[in-house]
Amino acid sequence: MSSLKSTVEEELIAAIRNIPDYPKPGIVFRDITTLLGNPRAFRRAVDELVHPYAGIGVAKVAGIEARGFILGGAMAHQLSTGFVPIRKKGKLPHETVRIAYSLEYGVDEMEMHKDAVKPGEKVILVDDLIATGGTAEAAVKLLRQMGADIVAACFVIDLPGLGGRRKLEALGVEVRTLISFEGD
Ligand SMILES: O=P(O)(O)OC[C@H]1O[C@H](OP(=O)(O)OP(=O)(O)O)[C@H](O)[C@@H]1O
Ligand SMILES: Nc1ncnc2[nH]cnc12
Repeated sequence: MSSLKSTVEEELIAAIRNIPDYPKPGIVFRDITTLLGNPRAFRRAVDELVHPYAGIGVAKVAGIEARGFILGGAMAHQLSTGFVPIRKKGKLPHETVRIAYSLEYGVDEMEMHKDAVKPGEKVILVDDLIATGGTAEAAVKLLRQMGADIVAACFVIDLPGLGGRRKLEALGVEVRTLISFEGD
């Protein structure tokens, strides 16, 4: 790992706030609101997330509610692509595809609009964090159901102990993460 890379990682780790026992006892919540509120760290994170994907014909960035919207909107702007919201159930007004999923501390359902991606379009998926990978796996399935070509799934934070990266890689998805917290 180069010293430049480790500086970026250190900066991002320092910008994240760790909240023990939220939302449930035993979970250390990795809170990126402090990173988003730090102009330098926010720009660094978005620059790092987008840099492999400039100029390769990406059509859409798909962001997972809620924090994936913030990162994904900035990435889409920087890459000059469209943005696709993947939302918790019941929030999107037009025809949707829906899927149930489980995550580190519960179960839920997510949706996207059926016309949000065209078959064959190159899409980057983004969220703030991958833990068990249940959320991102469901998003991958929705996008593929609509014919998206998923170039990569990107996250600021990996919790490698929870196996999410392996889950996505088993689906043939390239995974890119900026920092990881071992032992979560
Ligand atoms: O890899 P997983 O185990 O699926 O967990 C990761 C998901 O958990 C968090 O969102 P959360 O479900 O807490 O929803 P929120 O964005 O509405 O707070 C995070 O932003 C990811 O979307
Ligand atoms: N530990 C954690 N911190 C923040 N978001 C999460 N989503 C799932 N696990 C999480």
